[in-house]
Amino acid sequence: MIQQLIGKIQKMNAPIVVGLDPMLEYIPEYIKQAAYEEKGETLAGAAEAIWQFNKGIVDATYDLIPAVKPQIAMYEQFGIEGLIAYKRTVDYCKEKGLVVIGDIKRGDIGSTSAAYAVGHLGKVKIGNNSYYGFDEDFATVNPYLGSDGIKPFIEVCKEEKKGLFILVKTSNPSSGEFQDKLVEGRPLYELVGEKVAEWGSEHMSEDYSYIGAVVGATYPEMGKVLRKLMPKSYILVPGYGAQGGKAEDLIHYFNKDGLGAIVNSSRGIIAAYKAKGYEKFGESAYADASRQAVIDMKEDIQSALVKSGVVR
Ligand SMILES: O=C(O)c1cc(=O)[nH]c(=O)n1[C@@H]1O[C@H](COP(=O)(O)O)[C@@H](O)[C@H]1O
Repeated sequence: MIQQLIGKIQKMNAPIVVGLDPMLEYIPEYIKQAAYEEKGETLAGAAEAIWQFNKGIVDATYDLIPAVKPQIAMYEQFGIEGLIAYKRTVDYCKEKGLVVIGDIKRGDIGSTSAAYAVGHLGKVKIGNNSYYGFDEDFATVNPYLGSDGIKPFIEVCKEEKKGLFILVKTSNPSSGEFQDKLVEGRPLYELVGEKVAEWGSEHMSEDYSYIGAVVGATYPEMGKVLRKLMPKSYILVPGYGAQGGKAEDLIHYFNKDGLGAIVNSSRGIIAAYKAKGYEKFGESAYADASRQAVIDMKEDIQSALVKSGVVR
């Protein structure tokens, strides 16, 4: 799957991911009203609204982007109905040819991680049959529990030809509380990055590993160090746009081959119609505003990469 992701990034010349984090406050009133009329102001009504909203964005952007990243919490808050909307979104994006990164941030003791891995990336066995559960292409994973919490995910990825993005240095303001703590004189995120590089080197697919990392756009100096520590790992970079990450910060996350990083924007794309500069679209053309925001993001990153000499 990492090869498919890289192939799509190259073909579309777009190292970007659209984050499908559909909070109700971003959904146009007319979509919510129609969903509530059909299913009431209920969990099912909310789930219908987020599905319709997502479909609009995917239809308007799928020809420009290699991948999407649905964030499962935004669906889980609506219980089972929300999870059904998550699964509908995953399936629809795959039908449209998009690579789906399930932002599930799981990780537990080995046996529990194995169940998460089976449910999201692999197949569960029931008698003589086996079934895919959510069937995303990649998943985000939390490494706090150590190797035995990660290995079951790697095993399933190996079998299914899927991939992981392991949290190394997150984009949020408090990420340093634990991640930057010095351990034997070195920040913890560097030690985690080295471990990701080690797991990655054991699980290669041509030039890159299918074991990647998450490093936030909001810490570019750390990103620079981590890029060097994990040369074969793809880096998923959240934090561009709504969290303040700038295109010029992102150049550090790429390798000299112009590859190695894929940048996420969620609110900056899906709620573009509410943002400054996109007023002309209005609520009814929210999906066109998202399309324009994808084009703008792509140009912004491309021009920073060209300026810095990473790509020509
Ligand atoms: O794993 C992630 O995707 C992630 C890691 C991280 O360090 N920071 C981070 O913001 N994210 C996710 O990336 C998305 C960022 O959303 P926006 O800030 O709206 O672009 C959310 O889905 C976050 O959960």
